[in-house]
Amino acid sequence: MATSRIAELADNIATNTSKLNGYLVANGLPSPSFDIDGPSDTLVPKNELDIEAARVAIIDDTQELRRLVLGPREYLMSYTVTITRFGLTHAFAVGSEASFSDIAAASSLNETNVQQFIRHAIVKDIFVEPRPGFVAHNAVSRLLAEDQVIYDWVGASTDDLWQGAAQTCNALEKFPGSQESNETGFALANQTDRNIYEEFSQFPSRARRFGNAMRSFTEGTGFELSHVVENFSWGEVKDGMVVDVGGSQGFACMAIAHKFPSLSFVVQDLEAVIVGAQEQVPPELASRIKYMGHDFLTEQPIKGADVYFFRWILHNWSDKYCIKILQSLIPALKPGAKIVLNDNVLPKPGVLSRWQENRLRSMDLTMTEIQNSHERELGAWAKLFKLADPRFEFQWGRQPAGANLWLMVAEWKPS
Ligand SMILES: C[S@@+](CC[C@H](N)C(=O)[O-])C[C@H]1O[C@@H](n2cnc3c(N)ncnc32)[C@H](O)[C@@H]1O
Repeated sequence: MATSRIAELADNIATNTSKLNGYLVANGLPSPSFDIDGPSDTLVPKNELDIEAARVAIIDDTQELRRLVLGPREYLMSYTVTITRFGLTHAFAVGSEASFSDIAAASSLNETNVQQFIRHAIVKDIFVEPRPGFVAHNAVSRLLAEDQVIYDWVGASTDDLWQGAAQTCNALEKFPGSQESNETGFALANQTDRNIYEEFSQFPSRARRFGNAMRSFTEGTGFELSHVVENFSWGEVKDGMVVDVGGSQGFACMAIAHKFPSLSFVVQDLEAVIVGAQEQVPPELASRIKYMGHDFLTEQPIKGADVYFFRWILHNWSDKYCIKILQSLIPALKPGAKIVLNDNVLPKPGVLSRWQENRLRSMDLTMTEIQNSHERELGAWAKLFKLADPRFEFQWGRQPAGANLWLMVAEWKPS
């Protein structure tokens, strides 16, 4: 007996699958399969209305079950609709109802476009239409209306990343084999010869939105900073210095600093990214976390630190530039200095669930779209260090239980 919507959906899916399967077996038709010789289309004849209805219900119910099990936040991060550009989620209050014309009056779209966008969103479980012509928030649209970070994720995905994705095949034709971060789909979409970070530095509001989109990862399941805090021996660094290279607003350092009160930190990023960051540091950490504008493609100015930490940096860069970034550290490195990476590691095909692998394979393509980079398997990470300089000793890489990102450690061993 179903006790909740997800149990009800599971029952419906089982019942309808059994109905569909029974029909196929009774009529000597093959079972759906993606094997090489499997049927290329559904085998249910169009006049079998009852069986066709069962098939359609399976499609609907499996989609709804997937969304419910993901929950509003992960759902929005797994699949987005163009819902943020015109502020539709902010056009009326949570808990109220609004007509399409009310929403049009509060946005720059006309009523027809509002209705198109919103009814399309409703079939994706964003908003509801409790009575004909009137719209209300559901949990998904409410999250967009109330959570600026997830709103910025959807905005950056659709207005920045999707635009780049659409131009990526054109970029690959125009710049075959390029490792340059400014010869990408993103660069073509923006008609610029700057890379994504240089481009955003010209547009503070886009930079802020992209920064927030990155934060939505930090706040998502599997990206908790506790994995970084708990899975490297920060305590052994004692009262040493950690440089967070490309550390954005310094969220990772703040998490580490809370647990390890003897460590001090320098967070480096592009000037535009760290504006105002020092003021955001909680007062109890402010004396130990400092910010510095620095381009990591140039020589590292902080000499003799114990750890140079790169969280989600090198996956943004092609091998040519990763090597350059690592080599830029060398003049600053003391013997025994650790290079700690917290980044994606590609699995071998088929090891993870399809859902998990799909996220990584999608990220892999996104890296190409925006920076001509790509994700790497563990061996490729180790090789990068070797190519940068044989005095880097790649020591280990592991994925903490429940974490999406791996920790990888190399040590500078000049002799
Ligand atoms: C994917 S974000 C990761 C941020 C942060 N480490 C984290 O884990 O949230 C990449 C960061 O690299 C910074 N960045 C890009 N190009 C840079 C450069 N040439 N020098 C320094 N920082 C750079 C960006 O501003 C951004 O903050």
